[in-house]
Amino acid sequence: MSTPFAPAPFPLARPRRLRAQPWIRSLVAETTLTPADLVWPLIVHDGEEDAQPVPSMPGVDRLSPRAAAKAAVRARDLGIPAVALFPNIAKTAKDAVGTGATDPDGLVPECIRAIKDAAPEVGVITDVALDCYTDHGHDGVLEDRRIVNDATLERLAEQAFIHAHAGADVVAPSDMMDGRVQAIREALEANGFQDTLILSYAAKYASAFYGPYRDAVGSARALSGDKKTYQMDFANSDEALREVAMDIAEGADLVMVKPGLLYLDIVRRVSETFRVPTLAYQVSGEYAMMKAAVANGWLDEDRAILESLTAFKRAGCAGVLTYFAPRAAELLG
Ligand SMILES: NCC(=O)CCC(=O)O
Ligand SMILES: [Mg+2]
Repeated sequence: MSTPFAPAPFPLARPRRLRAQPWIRSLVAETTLTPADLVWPLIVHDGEEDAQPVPSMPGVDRLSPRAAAKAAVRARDLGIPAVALFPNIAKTAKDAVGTGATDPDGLVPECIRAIKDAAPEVGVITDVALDCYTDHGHDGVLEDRRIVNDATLERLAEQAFIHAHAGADVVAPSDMMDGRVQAIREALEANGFQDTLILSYAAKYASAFYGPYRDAVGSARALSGDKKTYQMDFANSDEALREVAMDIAEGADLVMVKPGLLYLDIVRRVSETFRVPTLAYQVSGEYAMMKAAVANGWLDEDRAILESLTAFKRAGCAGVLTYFAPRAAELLG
């Protein structure tokens, strides 16, 4: 990516010539953003309403399975290749081990089936983690105030199998337990789901920017303590390469860096080092931050959306999970 020679001096070189008109800017653009680069995260719930607004994420609703199916049809019509499901589970259905995560008739399997009925050509990505189902809000099994790694793996493998069985195209472990990609890959192989993709949240950082999402899925108030014993320290970058290397070796097809904009240096290192499809997640806090500035008249929403998403592509992303997906696709369509 480095320039192999020094540019000619002024006035022979006048870089502004390449920026003078829209046609030339478009001809020489190094990065393109299309709806095909986007994944639309959908928050789903088993509440009464088809669409229940999330206060900290203006423009995002918790959707019923029926409404999620409609959203998938909209995704298809907009050229968005895939949706990613995140469940808001009723508080009364949560427990210490996240029993609901492995219910074959649970909310997520129901949504997968509804989406596959309505828009079978849209890829369905599911979140493999226990945090939406546990009464303590952690991604793993909690024993003596510790998140127990290996006992969690069995739960995650079963959860992934249930999603694949319901029709998920991609299972995406976001829990950051060690060894979970291998456990999930083995469970899929053993059960005839060798073609199910694994998108590993390989470099997921313990971040303040997940706040609004935890409101959206209802795990904010549940969460006791923080997730620093399993999600990564934001001071680290080499560690992300080790995490990604392990997950590829364990059978991940795609890897994710999360959050997004603050971590594009990690995206760049991961995509250049491994050359595997690398996605990033423009998370709820990034979305909320931009929406709040827009609401105050401080940012132009459409321009900010396209600039931020193009930055992910420029850094090396194959695709971006973003709550702005439908608006971005409309703008690009
Ligand atoms: N496992 C999914 C998330 O943690 C989503 C984060 C966000 O949008 O803030
Ligand atoms: Mg790992």
